Amino acid sequence: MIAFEHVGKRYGGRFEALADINFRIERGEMVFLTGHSGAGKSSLLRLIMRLERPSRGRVMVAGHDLDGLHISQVPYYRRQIGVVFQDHQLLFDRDIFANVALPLTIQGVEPADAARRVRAALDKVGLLHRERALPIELSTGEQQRVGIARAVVNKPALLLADEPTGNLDPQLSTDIMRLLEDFNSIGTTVMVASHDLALIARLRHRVLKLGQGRLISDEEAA
Ligand SMILES: Nc1ncnc2c1ncn2[C@@H]1O[C@H](COP(=O)(O)OP(=O)(O)OP(=O)(O)O)[C@@H](O)[C@H]1O
Repeated sequence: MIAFEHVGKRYGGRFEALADINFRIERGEMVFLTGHSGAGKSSLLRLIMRLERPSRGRVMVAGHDLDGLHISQVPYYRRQIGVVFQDHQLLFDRDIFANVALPLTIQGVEPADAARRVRAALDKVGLLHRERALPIELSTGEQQRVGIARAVVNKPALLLADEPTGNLDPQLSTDIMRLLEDFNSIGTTVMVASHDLALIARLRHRVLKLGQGRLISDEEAA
């Protein structure tokens, strides 16, 4: 599903955020990406999303060599990827339904079809009964679940999460990770960047660890 071959990323032609990164993630895997602050986790996820391009090496995702992807193909490529952010990036002037519908609205999905898919996504994260609420009316954990519903509404083959539990207490963090595991169990490939080592240890998935921009370990689940 994902292959990095000798990938390096320099910013501003000088600073090396990632160096000689090599790994493969198979379809259907769930993998944690960890490492200290500034180790390069977000940079690696941005390469997969094709928000950045590597300075060296090759990034392959779902059969695409991202370097060969024409700019006009990038939006179609990104539809295969759902992204969950730490601060969830919800639109606070729109209700939960409209927030989750956003990717479908942008793609011009027919409203009745979109509504069915939004409700299915909200149901999966346990928030169907809150579809008319505004984000401000929800707790932080619920807001993050809306972020996850929005990320999966397109049924992406790949789900990326960048510190999805950064602002949550341990119980809510576990709940969010379990939800990501649920999507993994139905076949979605999941990659989660997190520095919550205690949580990562409890959940037993493969762990890629970055240090100073290098892949310093790649350990299968215990
Ligand atoms: N657009 C950019 N321009 C210049 N330097 C950048 C840019 N993005 C990231 N960096 C630098 O690259 C390094 C890796 O950053 P990155 O955000 O990938 O790390 P991270 O592991 O996600 O860190 P954190 O856990 O703090 O988010 C850092 O030193 C950062 O300052």
